Amino acid sequence: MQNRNKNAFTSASYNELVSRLCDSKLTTIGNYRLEKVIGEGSFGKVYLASHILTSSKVVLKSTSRKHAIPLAREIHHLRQLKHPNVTRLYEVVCTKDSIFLVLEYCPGGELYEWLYKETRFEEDVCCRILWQLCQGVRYIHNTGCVHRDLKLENVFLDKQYNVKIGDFGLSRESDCSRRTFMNTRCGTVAYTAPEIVLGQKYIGEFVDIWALGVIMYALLVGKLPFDEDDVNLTKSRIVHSTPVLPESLSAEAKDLILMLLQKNYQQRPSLDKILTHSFFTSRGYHVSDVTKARSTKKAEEKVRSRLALVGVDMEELDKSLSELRCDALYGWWFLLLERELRKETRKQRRGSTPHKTKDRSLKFFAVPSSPSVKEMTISATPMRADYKSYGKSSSLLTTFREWLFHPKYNPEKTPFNSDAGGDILCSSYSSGTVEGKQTSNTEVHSVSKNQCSPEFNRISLGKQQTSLYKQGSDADVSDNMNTYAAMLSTSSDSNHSHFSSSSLNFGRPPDDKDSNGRGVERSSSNASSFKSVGKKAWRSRSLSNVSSASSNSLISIVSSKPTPSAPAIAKSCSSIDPLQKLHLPRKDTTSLMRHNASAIRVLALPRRLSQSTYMKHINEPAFQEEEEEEAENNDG
Ligand SMILES: Nc1ncnc2c1ncn2[C@@H]1O[C@H](COP(=O)(O)OP(=O)(O)OP(=O)(O)O)[C@@H](O)[C@H]1O
Repeated sequence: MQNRNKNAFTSASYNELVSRLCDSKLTTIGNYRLEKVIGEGSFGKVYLASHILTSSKVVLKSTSRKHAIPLAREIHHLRQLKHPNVTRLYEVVCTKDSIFLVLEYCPGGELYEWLYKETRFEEDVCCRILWQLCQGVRYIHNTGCVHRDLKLENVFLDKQYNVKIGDFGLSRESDCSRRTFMNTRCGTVAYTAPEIVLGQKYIGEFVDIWALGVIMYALLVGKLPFDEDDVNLTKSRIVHSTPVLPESLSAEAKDLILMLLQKNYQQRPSLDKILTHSFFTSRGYHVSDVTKARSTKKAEEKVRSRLALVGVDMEELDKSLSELRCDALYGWWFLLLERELRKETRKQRRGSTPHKTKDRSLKFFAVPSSPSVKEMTISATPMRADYKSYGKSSSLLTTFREWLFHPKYNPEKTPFNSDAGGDILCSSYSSGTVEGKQTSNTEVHSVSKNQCSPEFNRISLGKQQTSLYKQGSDADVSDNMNTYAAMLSTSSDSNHSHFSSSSLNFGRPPDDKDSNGRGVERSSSNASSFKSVGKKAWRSRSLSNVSSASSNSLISIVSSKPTPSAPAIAKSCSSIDPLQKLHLPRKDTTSLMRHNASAIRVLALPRRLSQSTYMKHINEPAFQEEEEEEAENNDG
C-alpha cells in the first residue's frame, strides 16, 4: 500500500515537472509569480505579480532588450528615489530577451482613469492629490532629477488613493541649484511648456511645474487647458493663450493655476512657494506636514536578523544595498522592510486605539461624526435598469463603477439569496446638466454590512448590487461614492447595529431584460455620447464633454411595499423614518425583488460636503493590509 502511494507520488511529481518544463506560458520571472497582464506599456506588457518569498504584490513591467539604453536612464533615476509619492523600484530582472522592472503596485490605477470617470474633482479632492503630487515632485527635484513627462497617465494611486508618480522614462539628472539647461524636446504636447514649444533651452524643474499647472487645471475643470485637434493649434495656444478658468473655481484655485501656467518660466513659483499657497493652507495643508523620512532602524534590524537566520550573506546584502544593485536580494530586502514597517504602523495604531476590535464592520462605522444631513424626497421615477458586469478590472474605482452598472442581472448573485448578514439599501439620486440637457438619476442598490472591508476602503461593493434604476446619464457616478460617504456619516452618528439585521426587498421594472434574460443596453444619449468618444480618442482630446451641475446623494432604506409610482415614492419618502430598522423575510426574495420596492426616506448631503467626507474616510488607516495582518498572525 505504502509502495503504491510512493509510486503515485513520484509519477505525479515527474508529470508536473514535465508539464512545467514544456509549458511555453510565462508563469514566473525570478522570484515573482506572474498573476495577470494589467497593462501594456510602449515597450511591453505590464504584469501583476507576487513575490514568492514575501507574497507582496508588485508590478512587472517588461521591456525588450532592444530598449536597454533608454531603460537604463529610467532605472538609474528610479532606484535612487525612495518617497511615499513616487513608485518604488524593487528589482530589475534580466532574461535573454527582456528586462523586467519590478515596481510598486498601485491598485488605484492611473489618475487619468479617475478623472475620466469622475469628469472633474472637487477642490478639496484636487487639493489632496496636488499636495501629494507636489511633495513627490519636490523630492524628485531635490534628489537632482527632473521627470519631464508629468501627466495624468503617469500619476498612479495606491490602495489608499495616495499619489505615486511613475514612468521615469524621460527623466534626467538636473541640478536645481545650478539650473541645468536642456534641449531635448520630450513629453506629451498638451503638457508641454511654452519654452519647449518655442524650441528654447529649458530648465527641467520649471517644465515639471508647468505640467503640474496642466494637471491641476484638468483635475478641476475636467479638460486640458490647451488641447486642440490640431497639434499646431495646441502649440500656439500653449504659447499665446491664457487658459479659460470657470467662474465656479475659488479665487485661490484660479490664482495657483495661473501662477503655475506662467508663460515666462522665470515667473513660475518654486515648489516651496507652491506648497505654501493659500489653495493648500486654507485647507489646512502646511509645509510642516510634509512627509518626513521615517526612521526605519528598528524594522531594518528585524529584517536583518530574519535574513541572517535563513542564511543570507550579510556582506552581500550590504553591497547590494549600497550599490543600488536592484538584484534579488535588494528586492527581497525592501519588500520585507516595507512589510515590517507596515506591521509597526499597525502595532502603533493598535496601541493608540483604546478599544481594538477585529470586526472590520465596526471599524467601518467608526468614522468621524457626520455632517448635517438634510431630508429630501425623490423627484425622479425609476424608469429602467442598466446592468454591467463588475469585478473584472484591477482598478478599485473601475470595479466600483462596473458594479454599479451590472449588465447581466443575476438574482442568484444577490445578497438576498445568500446567507450574508443584514443588508443596507442605498439609493442615490443626482441631477445635473449633461451637454445642456437636464438629467436626473435614481439608483438603488444594496450593500451587505458584512461586506465592509478594505477592498473599497469602507465598503466592498462587489457582487452586492441587486438592482439599479437609472434615468438620464451616468455622468455623476461620483455621487454614488457620496452615497456611501453619506451612509458612513449617518451610520456613525447612530449605532451601526441598527443596520445589522435589516434585509430588504425591492423590485425592478418588468422591461429591463430582453427576451434572453440579458440586461438592456443603456440607451441614454448622454451616456452614449460620453462613451462614444472612445477612451483613447478622448484621452488625446479634451478630458470630458460632460458638465455636471448640482447633484445630491441620498440614502434610502426600503420596505416591501409594491413598486410605487413617482408621486407615491415621494409620498412615502416623506412619511417614514429614514433610519427605520427593517426585518424582512429573506426567503423567496427573488420573486419579491421583481415586484416589491419602495423607498422610505431619502437623506441628502450636499455633494461637496460628502465628497470631502469621502476623501477623509479614504485616508483612514484602519483598512489597510488585511492579508498582511493574516500573514502576521501566521508568522506568530
Ligand atoms: N505601478 C503600477 N501599478 C499599477 N498599474 C501599473 C503600474 N505601472 C503601470 N501600470 C499599468 O500598466 C499600464 C502601462 O504602464 P505605463 O504607462 O507605465 O507604460 P509605458 O511604457 O510608460 O507606457 P506609455 O509610455 O505609453 O505611458 C498603465 O496604464 C497601468 O494601467
